[in-house]
Amino acid sequence: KKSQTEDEAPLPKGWEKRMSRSSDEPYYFNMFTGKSQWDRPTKAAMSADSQSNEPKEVQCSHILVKHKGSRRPASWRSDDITRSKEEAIEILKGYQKELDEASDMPKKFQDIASKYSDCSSAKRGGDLGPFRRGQMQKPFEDASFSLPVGQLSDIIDTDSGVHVILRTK
Ligand SMILES: Cn1nc(-c2ccccc2)cc1C(=O)N[C@H](Cc1nc2ccccc2[nH]1)C(=O)O
Repeated sequence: KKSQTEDEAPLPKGWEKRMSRSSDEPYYFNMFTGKSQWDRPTKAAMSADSQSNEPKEVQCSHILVKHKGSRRPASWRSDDITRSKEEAIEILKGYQKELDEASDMPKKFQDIASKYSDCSSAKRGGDLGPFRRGQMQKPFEDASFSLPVGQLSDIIDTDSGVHVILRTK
């Protein structure tokens, strides 16, 4: 039986070949994501420029406008939120306009979040603190991890309502 290691082509960058103890079969460990797979990888675990890979954690603030279809249609502002999703989106669009016109956008964001966000993070100007993947609802997480620092998201839709996100770290 040919010894695998000598004659095989080298693995793509960021992968390690390991032996499964249970099935005595080789598997491949992605040293960047920590995930394993049976199939031999064909592309590098890191993207071309290792710096462009996303950070382990980000910090964001957000403005949440809940609506009657929200998972919990209540907040510190109102014990019964009855607005429609369309109305909620129109309200957020109004905030987006104010933010686009603001000379100090982060300050304006904090003002609006603290007065109007339906998330309890309103008391911290919308700041959610640092978080990693796997902690927030997926649409929110994906938007947060794709935002450059200092940038505002589009309107993001989650089970909680509709949000605008500001990446701060
Ligand atoms: C995720 N999270 N962090 C806080 C928070 C953070 C800092 C200080 C106080 C509250 C509140 C929440 C939270 O889930 N709030 C929910 C609303 C909500 N739903 C979210 C979904 C994704 C991200 C943030 C979200 N906030 C609520 O108040 O009904």
